[in-house]
Amino acid sequence: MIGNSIIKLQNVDIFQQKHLVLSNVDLHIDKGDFVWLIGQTGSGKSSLLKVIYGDINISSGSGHAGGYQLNGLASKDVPFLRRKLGIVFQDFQLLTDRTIEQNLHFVMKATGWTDKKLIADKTMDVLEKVGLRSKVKKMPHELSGGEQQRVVIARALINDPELILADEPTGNLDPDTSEEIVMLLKQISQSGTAVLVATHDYHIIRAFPSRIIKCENGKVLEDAQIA
Ligand SMILES: Nc1ncnc2c1ncn2[C@@H]1O[C@H](COP(=O)(O)OP(=O)(O)OP(=O)(O)O)[C@@H](O)[C@H]1O
Repeated sequence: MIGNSIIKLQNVDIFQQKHLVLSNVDLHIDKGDFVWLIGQTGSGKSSLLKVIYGDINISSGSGHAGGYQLNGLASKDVPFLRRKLGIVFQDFQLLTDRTIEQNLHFVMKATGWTDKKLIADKTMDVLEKVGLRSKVKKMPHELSGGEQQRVVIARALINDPELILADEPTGNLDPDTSEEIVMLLKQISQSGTAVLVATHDYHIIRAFPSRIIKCENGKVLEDAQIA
């Protein structure tokens, strides 16, 4: 971390293959910020997230995320960058044939956790944070959609990330459950983890007003408004 800065992009051009998706991107996200990311389909939201989690390289301007320099980020460093980030994406769901506990242990083992007591304590700690301690032995299909999303958030909290990236975290949820999930993400940001949420759900943005950035016409606009 550089000061309180979790993400700092300056004058970055973002390409998908040879196609320039976003140009001259300036973005600054600090510890504890909660930021909405909006924009039409194809406007570049996923591309911006991919730069932040090291899936797209940048070759112009300068970028930092979670203490890692994004320019020339070596592929061997990408897993370490990702441990500083908690990722809550729709295509990164729970393993359906394992219990909640086993889902969390799977990620811990993959990210270098070995001590059984620490693993057990952290499992209960992250489940406590999302209000699901009692579900530790359940299978994903025994949980509601909102509860499953809470487990995904618990999993994202395992390595005490500096930043949570969430892509359409309420996409499959009813309005009340969506509000509960966003309330949880807001609480997480208030405890110091920055949270960046890409969404098309203007209802939820109205319910939880916060800073909005928008991908539009090849740019990232600050202080955007919703209609
Ligand atoms: N792998 C790829 N190769 C080439 N072009 C791509 C690739 N992925 C995305 N693009 C293009 O980059 C542009 C931005 O796509 P991106 O997925 O970032 O948009 P988005 O705002 O996240 O859209 P959505 O809301 O539908 O998820 C689009 O024109 C898209 O066609």
